[in-house]
Amino acid sequence: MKVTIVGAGAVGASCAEYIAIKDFASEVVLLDIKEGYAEGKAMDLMQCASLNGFDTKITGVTNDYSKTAGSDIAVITSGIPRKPGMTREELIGINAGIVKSVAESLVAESPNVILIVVSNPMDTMTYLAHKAIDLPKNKIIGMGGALDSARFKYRLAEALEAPISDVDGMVIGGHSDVGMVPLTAHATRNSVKVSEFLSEERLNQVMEDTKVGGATLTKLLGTSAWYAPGAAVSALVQAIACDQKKMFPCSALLEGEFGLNDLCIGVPVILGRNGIEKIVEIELSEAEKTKLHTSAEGVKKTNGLLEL
Ligand SMILES: NC(=O)c1ccc[n+]([C@@H]2O[C@H](COP(=O)([O-])OP(=O)(O)OC[C@H]3O[C@@H](n4cnc5c(N)ncnc54)[C@H](O)[C@@H]3O)[C@@H](O)[C@H]2O)c1
Ligand SMILES: O=C(O)C[C@H](O)C(=O)O
Repeated sequence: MKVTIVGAGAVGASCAEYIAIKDFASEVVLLDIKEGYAEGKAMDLMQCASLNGFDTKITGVTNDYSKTAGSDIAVITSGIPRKPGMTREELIGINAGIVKSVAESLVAESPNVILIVVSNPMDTMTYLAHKAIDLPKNKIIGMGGALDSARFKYRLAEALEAPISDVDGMVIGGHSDVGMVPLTAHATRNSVKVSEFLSEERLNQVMEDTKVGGATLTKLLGTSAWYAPGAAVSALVQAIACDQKKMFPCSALLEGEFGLNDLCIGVPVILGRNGIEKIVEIELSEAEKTKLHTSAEGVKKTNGLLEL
């Protein structure tokens, strides 16, 4: 199993580290445009191998796509992250050009690759990848909801004063400060609805804290987060590589599902060796449907800024 990660920055390197620690891939190639940077990150990570007990071979290359040839899965984390006070959507001007050229270069070397798009604004970058390259729709996946759901569970556990392993929940919708739809009515503690333990007011607070999860960290760190993003990407890569058939909210190209068309947005999907093996059309309340459709309008507005 060969995995390429383009962008050896904070998220790309974190993702490579988690993939290596889980030891399911034979090879991870890190590629960056900055001379020597991916080589340095790969060497540093390889020097963790004997300490952390993994055999995954990590190599780094400077912009040489021939070294990515035959990749089973490729992750795009290249592009700029936001600074405090910015929205993800403001990154489109620089990141669209980067994501398009990276996606084209990857597919030229690995025509059967499964692509995971991470660069922001992620839903729009995933849509751009669908437009720019000729891969079946199940093979282009945007990562956002897995991360947002992890943050949702963190906030739920905090409110419930419970261990995170007791908590389950999912965030669908666009990966943006306003567009996320945390499904509070579906969230549970050991299969009991969290609304049995938390007031509506507290649940609303959990929802709002979840939606600004990325912005909160960006303010604290001066740049956007990388540990949980890296862990979330590695979970998707593992689900595909190991054919786990796990359900995650991912940004998928919709063609009528949830009443939405011609955009990529976060919805529950089953991930396995073929990428998105199924879009799971869960039952949503009228209020949740309205939120999802409002979120979709926001994503479409950002998509409208693309030069397609
Ligand atoms: N979808 C999500 O949930 C999520 C989570 C975290 C970060 N992100 C996004 O991921 C992106 C990366 O974030 P980061 O913190 O790792 O940034 P970073 O600046 O640490 O790393 C980005 C790397 O991309 C490289 N790069 C730029 N142009 C390139 C090109 N054409 N080819 C190859 N490499 C190139 C840079 O040299 C840099 O090393 C940002 O757009 C950020 O907003 C998304
Ligand atoms: O917040 C960001 O800009 C990065 C990423 O999308 C995140 O949610 O951490």
